[in-house]
Amino acid sequence: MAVFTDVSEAEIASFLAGYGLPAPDAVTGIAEGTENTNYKVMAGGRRFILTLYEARVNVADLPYFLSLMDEVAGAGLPAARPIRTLKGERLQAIAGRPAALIEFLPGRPNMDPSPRDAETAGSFLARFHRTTAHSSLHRPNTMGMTSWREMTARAGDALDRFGEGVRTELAETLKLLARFWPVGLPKGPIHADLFPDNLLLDHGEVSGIIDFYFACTDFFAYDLAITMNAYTPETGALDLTNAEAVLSGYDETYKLTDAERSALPVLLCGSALRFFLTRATDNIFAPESTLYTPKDPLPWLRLMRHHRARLEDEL
Ligand SMILES: Nc1ncnc2c1ncn2[C@@H]1O[C@H](COP(=O)(O)OP(=O)(O)O)[C@@H](O)[C@H]1O
Ligand SMILES: N[C@@H](CCOP(=O)(O)O)C(=O)O
Repeated sequence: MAVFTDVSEAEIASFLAGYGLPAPDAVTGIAEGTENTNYKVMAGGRRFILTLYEARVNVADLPYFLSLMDEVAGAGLPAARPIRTLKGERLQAIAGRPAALIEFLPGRPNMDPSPRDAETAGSFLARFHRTTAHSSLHRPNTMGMTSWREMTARAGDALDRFGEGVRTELAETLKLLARFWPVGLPKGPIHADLFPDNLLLDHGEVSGIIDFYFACTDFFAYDLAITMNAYTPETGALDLTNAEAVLSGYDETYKLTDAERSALPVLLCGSALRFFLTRATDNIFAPESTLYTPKDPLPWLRLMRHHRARLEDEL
């Protein structure tokens, strides 16, 4: 569920007035998502997404995310644009939370993507990078290696609930990653969370890229590694067909350099560890009362093990 904060229609009406919009015709809470509260709002014959930023988003980062969405949309890619108020502001407050009104994009995510959809995602990610490579926006990756060490230390022995010796295995993997993590690869603003649920498709074509709230400056090839892993089915026998398809779609559109290609095994291993850790710590620390069900970390542990073995074979 992703309505963490309830908002009344009267509050929404007064919020919309700031945009010169009439009172809403309909407001629906959106179940999908894990970080923020989202409502679908119909007003004046148009559809919008009203996002209330919840505790895990750092308010100081919001101008970066909103500017990146604006820049990517301005370059002609289907990124959701933040709407400006009559005073030209993108960030407002509602029900005590920072909030933005976002353009509603058509299409639906495909949660069971075919290799063809994975190739489309890879090709789209390459176009995204070709656009953001020109951006001067900057935000450090707060979900990088330092945070992986911090999350591992904070979770401590509780990590072993995902398997005997997992805590030690992570510590060893972190050492390996630190030793072989690349330097000097092409970098710029990356999405950093391009999973199937964050790409809207309409008749097989990308109609929207959403959820920029992990975006940051990092290696483009790291973003590619995230999406290769994210398109790998989480259930059934390990099947890397979609990951290969993401890579081939990307490489056809934005030729990888030799250095980027040779760094992929370590980047794939790092990205698998990153999503294992965030899901594992969500499971460990989720308050009992929460209505939100944390995602399963185990598929990402399996991916991390696979990529680590491949990395070790290459050493
Ligand atoms: N601009 C948009 N246009 C259409 N639907 C959207 C848009 N933004 C979000 N959504 C819908 O809201 C859901 C949750 O949004 P998301 O940004 O992923 O939330 P969270 O930040 O909580 O993960 C998406 O799965 C999608 O259904
Ligand atoms: N994509 C991440 C979690 C972030 O969730 P999102 O709903 O904001 O994309 C994962 O699957 O672990």
